[in-house]
Amino acid sequence: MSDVVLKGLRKSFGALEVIKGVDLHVASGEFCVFVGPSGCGKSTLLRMISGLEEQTSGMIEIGGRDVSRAEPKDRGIAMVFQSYALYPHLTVRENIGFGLSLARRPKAEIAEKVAEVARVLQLEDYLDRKPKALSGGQRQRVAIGRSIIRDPQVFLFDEPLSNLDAALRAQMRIELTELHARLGTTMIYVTHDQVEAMTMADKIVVLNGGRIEQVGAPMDLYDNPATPFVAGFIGSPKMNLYEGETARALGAGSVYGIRPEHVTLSESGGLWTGTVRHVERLGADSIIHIEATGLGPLVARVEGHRAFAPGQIVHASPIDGREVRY
Ligand SMILES: Nc1ncnc2c1ncn2[C@@H]1O[C@H](COP(=O)(O)OP(=O)(O)OP(=O)(O)O)[C@@H](O)[C@H]1O
Repeated sequence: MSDVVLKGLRKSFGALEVIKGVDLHVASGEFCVFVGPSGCGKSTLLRMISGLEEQTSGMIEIGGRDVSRAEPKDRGIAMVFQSYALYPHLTVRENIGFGLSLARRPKAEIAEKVAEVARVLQLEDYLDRKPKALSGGQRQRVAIGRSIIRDPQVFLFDEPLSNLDAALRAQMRIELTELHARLGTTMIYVTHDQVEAMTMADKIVVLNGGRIEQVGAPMDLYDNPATPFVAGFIGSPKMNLYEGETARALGAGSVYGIRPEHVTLSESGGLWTGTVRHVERLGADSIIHIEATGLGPLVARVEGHRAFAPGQIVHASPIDGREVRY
């Protein structure tokens, strides 16, 4: 059992409170992603779980044990950062086994565990190479290997993919998800990238200004964002959001939202009329940027072969039941 439970967790740096009371239960074996804009406190929260940062108040339990004041090494966690920090003069085999060598484990045990980790991470062909002869993704896997070998109860990842290019990030997202499925270990993963959160998480925790905005499965957050902040943060391209008089005219108290994929465009007879300003062709679909009368900027996502051009007059309507109102 390796649940992670946070109770009333707070953190101040001097007079500045950056974590303002966080309560959270990450279930054993769950892949939990902390997501939010820069400065919302994701890394600070993760560092408190790891023990690298001490909380100002509140409690942290890992595997049913109160670790609030425990040393990082005594928490049963392993942390993987965005910089790989591999030892350049050691081979992959030596890098992966480094922690066990340091702990003076028997050579046969180290060899056996390194072989197992290399198999799980598909690094068997690279064991005798030095880090400089590896791709970015392979180096990141070695860094993960160094953590796995210690058999942690919980993995903590702090933006581990942010130094990789887009194609490699996409590949590593799949690899990490598969690794999680194979190991079944609790993982907590910090990112500012909502695509990473949506694609990898069992549970997403959206943070904003040191507080939790919403916790839920990816499609729960997508379908039922609890706040305008979550509505605007989850989903790409972003949800169209309108405030004030515009929102009230559309039956909302303060904020009305509709996702680009839930806006239909037609030649005539829509709720809104507008002029196409810009067309982004992505292939399978296109993102149409419209200036709509009485509404303002409106973004619609349509099938890629549909012909739209800047200057064209279009009629747009929200798909019934897919709107959000606050
Ligand atoms: N050691 C520190 N001393 C003072 N303020 C700090 C310290 N560490 C973090 N902060 C502040 O705490 C807030 C949260 O920082 P944190 O690094 O947790 O944010 P984040 O959500 O991880 O952001 P990013 O995505 O940019 O890494 C920020 O306003 C930051 O400036």
